[in-house]
Amino acid sequence: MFKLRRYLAGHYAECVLAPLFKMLEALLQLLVPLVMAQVIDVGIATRDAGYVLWHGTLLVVMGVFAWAVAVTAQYFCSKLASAFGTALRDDLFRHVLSLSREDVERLGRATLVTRITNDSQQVQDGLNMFFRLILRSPFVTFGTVVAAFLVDGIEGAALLVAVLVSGAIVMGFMRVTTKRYREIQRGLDDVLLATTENLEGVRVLRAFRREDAERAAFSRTAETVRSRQVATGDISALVNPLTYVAINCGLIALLWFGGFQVNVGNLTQGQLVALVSYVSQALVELLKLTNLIVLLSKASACARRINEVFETRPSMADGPREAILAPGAPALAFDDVSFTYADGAGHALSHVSFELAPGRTLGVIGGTGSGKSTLASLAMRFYDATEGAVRVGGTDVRELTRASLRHVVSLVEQGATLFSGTIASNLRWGGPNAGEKDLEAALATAQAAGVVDGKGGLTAEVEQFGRNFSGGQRQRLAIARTLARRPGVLILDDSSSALDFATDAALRRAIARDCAGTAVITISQRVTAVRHADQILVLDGGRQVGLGTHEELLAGCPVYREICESQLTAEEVAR
Ligand SMILES: Nc1ncnc2c1ncn2[C@@H]1O[C@H](COP(=O)(O)OP(=O)(O)OP(=O)(O)O)[C@@H](O)[C@H]1O
Repeated sequence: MFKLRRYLAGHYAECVLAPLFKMLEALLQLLVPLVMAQVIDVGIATRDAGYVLWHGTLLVVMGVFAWAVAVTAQYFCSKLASAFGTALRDDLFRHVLSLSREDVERLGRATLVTRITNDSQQVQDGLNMFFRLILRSPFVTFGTVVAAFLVDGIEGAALLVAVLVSGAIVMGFMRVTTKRYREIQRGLDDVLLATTENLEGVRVLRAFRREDAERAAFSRTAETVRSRQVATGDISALVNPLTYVAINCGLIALLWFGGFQVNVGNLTQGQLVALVSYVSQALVELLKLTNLIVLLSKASACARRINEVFETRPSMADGPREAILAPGAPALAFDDVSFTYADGAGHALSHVSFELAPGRTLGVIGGTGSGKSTLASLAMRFYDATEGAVRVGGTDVRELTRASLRHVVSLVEQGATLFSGTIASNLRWGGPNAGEKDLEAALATAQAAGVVDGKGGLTAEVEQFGRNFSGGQRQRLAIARTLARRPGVLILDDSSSALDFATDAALRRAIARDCAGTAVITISQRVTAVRHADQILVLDGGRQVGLGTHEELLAGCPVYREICESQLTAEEVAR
């Protein structure tokens, strides 16, 4: 947790004021038994009503003052903890965004969500409690011991032993539980993963009647977390009673020796009442301290998980140069590129080379798993090539800033995702400064103008993930969003698979007409989508098995010819 102290920057005043006000409250609390002792030993003993009334009023004033001080302390603690939590979550989120896809996949998406949300909240709660109790509880506990020593040495020693035994119990408990809390948080990651997978794939799940199997699997995951929580709860449940036993043993000793002392006149009744009151206060504070330790154990387990994310440095460094499409240089070039996924068995792409000039088109075709999407990911620099180089405007993408690269090269992925908001807000993801006319032009090119009209215009609502749109509508809006950015290189990765053939053909014609200067890569398994491209790249099991025009490949690439023959009639192939 200590490593996260940087998020307290700018709030050092609250860091000091919050515990100080809590101390002040504790001080007032410690004075109460002394006033009470005076009331018993002087006011009641001498039957002095005025004395009792005056000290009673003093107690009320002290109570009101303590209340005001407590509220102020609470205000500082809450302000501090919420500022800390917000800064931590912001920075964590920003850091996760700076990681490459590979880093995110290695860490795990579900665990990142738990760490940004649940873990950071646990740290925030732990910190809130820490500032409330860190000075107050030890101060009250040891204050009562000191006060007891001042009244009588033997009583003080009895209380000190009881406090030390309780402290040892609490510390031992913290050692045992911190590790267990980390396991509980890991279990929560699994629950989140199962929940997201099931919710995202709910239709498939129903179609395959997998509800019962998935429900059983989910119950098993949830049960693991529950049993870990119960086991940790069983240990926690022991701490309070053990603390009670230790302190009450101290109380028995105090009453035992204190009774003798009162009898022989070494101690007054008021002093004994004050001592008993101190022991009760020490007990309450130790219980609070126990709760603090429980929260800190959780918080420290969560802080460690958060630090693991911060310690994951982005595996891809940003280059220093801005991406520009220099005249004369290919807009995009793959120079003998091979790539293997971190957990992949072999090359997902192997020795791929091509050059694409501005304004020209490239079709990429191949069977499932042949490496088409991987090629798009490398062009976007979601991953770095294992061998060879990917160049944009003649410069290796590793030398470019990712922001400028992704401004020049735009990708429409297979699964078109929209975000909650309006159609316009989604389109402006592509071009934040795009005017209404630009958006309308992009929509027209993407064959999406009808979609927008049907929904009531640019201000029509888009629900989460765009679920109030059909697959084909989402695809067209996603293409329009990318076109609004006016990219230099446009990659369409199977992004019109949900469109009927006529709309798909109209889309290709519109892109050719409206994006004359843009280099366009169309990735598809459909021959009709790529056959008119200036060049077609054929992939088979990650290997480049052909590069040329439709006619050249028909003549010289058996894999391409086979794909064509499986999809087109002999007449269509020849046409
Ligand atoms: N994130 C990943 N981690 C590990 N292996 C991956 C990952 N993504 C893809 N692969 C593997 O890389 C190979 C190429 O996958 P890719 O998605 O590029 O194929 P594709 O041609 O786009 O397939 P499709 O047409 O079915 O979408 C496949 O063997 C696939 O299993």
